[in-house]
Amino acid sequence: MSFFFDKDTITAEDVSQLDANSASLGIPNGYLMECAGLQATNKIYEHYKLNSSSSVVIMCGIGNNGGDGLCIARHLATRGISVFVILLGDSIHIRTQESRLNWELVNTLTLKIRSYSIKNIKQLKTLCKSEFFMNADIIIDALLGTGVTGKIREPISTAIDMINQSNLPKISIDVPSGMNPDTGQITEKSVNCDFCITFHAKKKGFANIKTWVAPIGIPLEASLFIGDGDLRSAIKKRDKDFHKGQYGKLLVIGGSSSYSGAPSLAAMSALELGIDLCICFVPKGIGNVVRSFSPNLIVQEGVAENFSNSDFLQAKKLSNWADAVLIGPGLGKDPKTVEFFEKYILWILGKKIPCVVDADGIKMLGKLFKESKIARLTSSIVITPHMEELKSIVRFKNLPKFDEIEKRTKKLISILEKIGGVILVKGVYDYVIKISKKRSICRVNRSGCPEMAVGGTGDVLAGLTSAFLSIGNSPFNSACAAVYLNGLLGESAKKSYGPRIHATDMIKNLKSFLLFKKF
Ligand SMILES: NC(=O)C1=CN([C@@H]2O[C@H](COP(=O)(O)OP(=O)(O)OC[C@H]3O[C@@H](n4cnc5c(N)ncnc54)[C@H](OP(=O)(O)O)[C@@H]3O)[C@@H](O)[C@H]2O)[C@H](O)CC1
Ligand SMILES: [K+]
Repeated sequence: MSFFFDKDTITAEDVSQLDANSASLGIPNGYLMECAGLQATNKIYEHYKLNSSSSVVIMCGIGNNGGDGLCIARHLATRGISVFVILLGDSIHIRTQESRLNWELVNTLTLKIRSYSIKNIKQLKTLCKSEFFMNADIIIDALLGTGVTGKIREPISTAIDMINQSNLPKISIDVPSGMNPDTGQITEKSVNCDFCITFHAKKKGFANIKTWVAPIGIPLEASLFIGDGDLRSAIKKRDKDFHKGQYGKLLVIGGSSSYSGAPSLAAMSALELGIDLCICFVPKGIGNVVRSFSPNLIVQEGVAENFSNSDFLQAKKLSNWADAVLIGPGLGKDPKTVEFFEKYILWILGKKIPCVVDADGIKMLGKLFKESKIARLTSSIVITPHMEELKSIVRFKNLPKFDEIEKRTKKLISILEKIGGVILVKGVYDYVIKISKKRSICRVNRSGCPEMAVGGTGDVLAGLTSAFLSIGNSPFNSACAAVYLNGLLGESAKKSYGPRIHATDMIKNLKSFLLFKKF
């Protein structure tokens, strides 16, 4: 079945996002492992016509791929099959709770299962010469799955050799151990399996492997609704050797003689998210106001009290410095500013610099579309309209209700196909849509609370979206992570301060909230 949010093939990153999103929905990872183990058992049992006189060897790693192998051991044993489990490493190093539980169970259910945790390669080689190993019917590879990184280390390396050297039929669980599931690359060695039972969806790098895809209970909601998994993967880790500027350089272009708060809120949100540098380019006269909010902001002023074409060169220079740009908060509607916006946006569309257009910028975009000065947005642009702002860009009448997800998505996609780009339509449920000629996609956000319908929360959202862009996330993933986090910050502000919340309360809570979530 194909939905507007699912993918034909998935990466290791997608797998961990889906796991975390399933956990956000209340489905423990152990349930998924149990489904994975049972599905794989059923397939192996039927395919090899096993019976109570069959015997199976399972080689398990200490990650969750190994956990799947241990779970398969239990389910095969339940059917009377003799199982020989070899854990590659010391059991005290088993990585997760669910794998540890399966290891304990395997060691309790001793009627049909014999288990060994190997301490060194010599011990492994001896086990591989044992009668049980030589006389087994099949061998299952549960050494490494989507968690593989770098060169193959011992004792896994020798275990892969042992599997490949045996004449038994070989089944790999989720990924042939040693293969990079995203690229299909084998840097050194990998299990030469007869077939691979892979979970949820085919992995992106699988080309010439005989594969059977097994559903393991990851619900559609984990792909549709934005969750912890999306946020966790968008908050990229800062590399140890990063220097200042490598974790996000953002330019915020906004403000006018009437508005100084909007660009400040956006820039403050971006800084609180942890990016390295943020320059606020604001019109003359409001620079000191913006500076006064935080000494961490870098502020540059334009030539007059509203932006005009005289600011174009400086805007261009700063944009070339930045990893991402946010334009729009508090820009106002001065005719000269509209001219400046037009010149700037046409330039940035051509340059493909990642850019978020919000607030007054969206209305100006609408004007450009109406006057046919812009035909289409590029996929490097995110716009963040609420329903009224959206109407300034495209004409439409009624939309299906916010929770009629399938109908509303189809309608929104049909409306937005004309303009392209990534569109974050704000509402009770937020819809993030990426328009593409091949296949448009949509994700839905349910975080947030009605108390967020106050001035400034949109500026926080725009600041977060552009901050995620500046640290290297795609426009679509940036919009998804930002809208989810923005909603959670609203909820958390409500918990801390009661129902009267301001955008500043959300920003105040940002760092401690992420710390609490262990992000
Ligand atoms: N949603 C799902 O599809 C589910 C899949 N499941 C299974 O879980 C694995 C992924 O589990 P994970 O624990 O993330 O990773 P792995 O088991 O693949 O590998 C992690 C361990 O492997 C060690 N490792 C990593 N690279 C190497 C290497 N090059 N050489 C040797 N050892 C390596 C790593 O060791 P560390 O010392 O670095 O810690 C880890 O111990 C997925 O593939 C599925 O099979 C879940 O069961 C359910 C949900
Ligand atoms: K494997």
